[in-house]
Amino acid sequence: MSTEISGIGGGRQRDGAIEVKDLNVQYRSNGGLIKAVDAFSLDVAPGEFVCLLGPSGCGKSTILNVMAGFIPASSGSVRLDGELVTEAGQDRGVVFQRYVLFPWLNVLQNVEYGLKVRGVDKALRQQKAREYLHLVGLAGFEQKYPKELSGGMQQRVGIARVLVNGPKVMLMDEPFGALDSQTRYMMQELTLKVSQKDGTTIIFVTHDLDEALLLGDRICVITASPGRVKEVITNPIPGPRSTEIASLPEYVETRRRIYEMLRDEIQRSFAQEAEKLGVSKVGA
Ligand SMILES: Nc1ncnc2c1ncn2[C@@H]1O[C@H](COP(=O)(O)OP(=O)(O)OP(=O)(O)O)[C@@H](O)[C@H]1O
Repeated sequence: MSTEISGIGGGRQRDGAIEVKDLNVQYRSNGGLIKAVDAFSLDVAPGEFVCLLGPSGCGKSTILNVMAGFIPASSGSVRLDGELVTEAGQDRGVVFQRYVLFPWLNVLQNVEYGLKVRGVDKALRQQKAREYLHLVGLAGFEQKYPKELSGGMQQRVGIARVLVNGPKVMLMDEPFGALDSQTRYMMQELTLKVSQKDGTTIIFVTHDLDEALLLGDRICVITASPGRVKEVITNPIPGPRSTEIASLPEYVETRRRIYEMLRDEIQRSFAQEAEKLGVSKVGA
């Protein structure tokens, strides 16, 4: 008899197609409306790894939050496997820059928590939790408490905790932004491993051009606020990738192209900030 249950890591159906169509998001602020996302459209295939790259404040987190079902679209739509996303669901796992673990639960209990809530048998949920802790390099840490772990380790527990639920899609919002560069590199490798292992669709928000080129099958460059698609670039280097790709000529050329796009948008974003502050010229 199979021990796999649909919706538990490794036991889910392989899909996870995302269709974002004409997405507009406005926030209400100080009695006015802020347009954060403007007619944003993007199709992501099951198992694809797509990075969202753009200047600060361009709407990356907003787009991710609509995909997660945390905030509503003002107009337009996000669909997951054809179903309109209107609320958060088990089919999507979200990882933020700082993952908040339950401090009163040990590592194993933190990871198995979601399965426990869903009524999964103790032996199976612990087996799955151990499997994912092993995947993120934390076998042997099951009985430790979050406060005993470094930031990078806590983030790995957070990722295991999301993965064990077998989401079709992982939504990652600058998940390694707070980590030192070595831990960050390990986490990037781990993320690639995860996406390959389960064929999970990953949407990954980053500021970092090299991170985007290492991880993304495609890179969606977003304009300065309000966020629109500037260009979607297919990574010229097929996976599996490692940091060694940085010396390849096609990497250098694509990096240069994206950098130029990004620089224009960052300059626009600086100009917008200056205008908001009533400064006539950036640097004046
Ligand atoms: N809850 C909110 N209420 C009002 N305005 C908001 C809210 N959340 C975001 N915004 C505004 O919406 C715009 C997009 O913000 P968002 O956080 O999505 O951008 P981002 O690209 O993820 O930024 P960063 O890279 O700095 O994290 C910004 O102008 C931001 O100030």
